[in-house]
This record gives sequence, C-alpha cells and structure tokens, in this order.
Amino acid sequence: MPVEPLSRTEIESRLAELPGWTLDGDRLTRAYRLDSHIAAAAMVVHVARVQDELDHHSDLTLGYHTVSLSVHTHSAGGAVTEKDLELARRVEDLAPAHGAH
Ligand SMILES: C[C@H](O)[C@H](O)[C@H]1CNC2=NC(N)=NC(=O)C2=N1
Repeated sequence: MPVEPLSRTEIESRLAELPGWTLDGDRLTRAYRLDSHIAAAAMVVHVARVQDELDHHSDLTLGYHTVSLSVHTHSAGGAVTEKDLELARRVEDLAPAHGAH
C-alpha cells in the first residue's frame, strides 16, 4: 500500500506527542544521550531490530554516548509519512529501558 506524504501542519501537530523529535528539512530527527558507549550500542541494535520488523529504516548513528536518528520515507519521494511517525513512536517506547534521554 502506498504511503502518502504528510503536510507540514500535520507533522508539526503530531510531533506534540513525540517530545524531542523535530522536523529538520524533510526528515524527522532525534538524538538521545546515554550513560555509556556500550549502552548506546545496545540501543542501536534494539532500534535496528524494530526497523527490520517495521521494514522501515532510519539513518542511525552511534556516537560516544549518543544515538541519533534521521528518517523519511524513500518510497514517498523522501517525504515524512505515517511510517516515520510510527518508527519514532516505537523508538520512544524502547528508549527508557536503555536509559536514553
Ligand atoms: C523493499 C523494502 O520494503 C523497502 O525498500 C523499504 C525498506 N525500508 C525503508 N525505509 C525507509 N525509510 N523508507 C522506505 O521507503 C523504505 N522502504
């Protein structure tokens, strides 16, 4: 099923439920801070598992004590869609277990 691009207004109103996530150009982004590099690496693996489950993949960057995500929908011409919001929601759900903030 094709996914439709969301309007800027729709995205901005939906971001009210996703604190920390921002619309950066045509991408949803968020950076998390963790207590250690290993904790950050473990979160990356967890996010990667969820991304495969959803068949939707962000650019996922492991830093020293950080995990950064940037996502849009390739199949919608690089627009932000429901799929991006769903991934952001799922990452928010798993983040506290990793001590990410
Ligand atoms: C074939 C596979 O379903 C597609 O390539 C998926 C995989 N992951 C994806 N991830 C993202 N961010 N956008 C997509 O359009 C996309 N498409």
